[in-house]
Amino acid sequence: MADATLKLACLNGQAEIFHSIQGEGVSTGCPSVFVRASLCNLHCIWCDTDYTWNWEGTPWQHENDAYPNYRKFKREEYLTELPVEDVAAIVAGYPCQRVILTGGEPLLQDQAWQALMQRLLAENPAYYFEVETNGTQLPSEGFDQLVHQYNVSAKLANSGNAKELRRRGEAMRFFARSNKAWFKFVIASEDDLAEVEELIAEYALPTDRILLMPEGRSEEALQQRRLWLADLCRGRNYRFSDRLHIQLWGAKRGV
Ligand SMILES: Nc1nc2[nH]cc(C(=O)O)c2c(=O)[nH]1
Ligand code: SF4
Ligand SMILES: [Mg+2]
Repeated sequence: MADATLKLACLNGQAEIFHSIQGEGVSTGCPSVFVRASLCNLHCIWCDTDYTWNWEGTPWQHENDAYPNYRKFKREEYLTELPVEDVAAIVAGYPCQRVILTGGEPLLQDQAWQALMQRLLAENPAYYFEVETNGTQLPSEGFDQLVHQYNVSAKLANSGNAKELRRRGEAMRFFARSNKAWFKFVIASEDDLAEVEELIAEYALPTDRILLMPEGRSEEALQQRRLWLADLCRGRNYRFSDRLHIQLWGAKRGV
């Protein structure tokens, strides 16, 4: 695995690796280093990292198509391939051992992440790895042994993906059984709750590890949804997740 490389999101020639505060899910507030993979097997219409997959020449639709200046992305500008040793050196340069593997869909690069995690753990066994995944990809055994936490954001109909793409039984059954998995659903309207409950029933998801998070790429959009969603969480006994990084820094990359 010595020559493993990671395909990462790229802006102005720099791989998207940054030190911030976890803004979503059960570890919200924890200082964390984020490593953002390029490539995704889904194409959510409200995706806030569309520069990891919405390439020129692809047919995918995005809510941003409504903006006259929105353009699909040039893959060669927005994807960079970096040796795992280089990624490890950048991550190890931050004084922080919580590392979030995100994307895009990080599990499309299972083997290379294993090499990265092994390298970091060899330097410091205190590393703690969280994975932000869309829940469609089955992790390998080797990957699973190295990971501490899965933040599984299974996509609902509101994402605009065909059901056969976004709902993969084998992967969901794996995460449902894993005691490292938390389930974070992106909620756009109250109607989405029926689908969440269908998923909980179908896969026997642990109800004490479910979070509902408002959909929104701006503070204004989040503000419109967080009050009714918080009420709904209280009523049905689910955890609420905000998007703290948007509240703090807005719709910016690298924070
Ligand atoms: N601060 C911060 N928290 C996050 N939690 C999940 C993120 C993601 O994009 O996967 C994210 C992100 O991009 N920034
Ligand atoms: S699964 Fe995540 S990265 Fe992929 S399109 Fe949806 S929101 Fe974006
Ligand atoms: Mg994000």
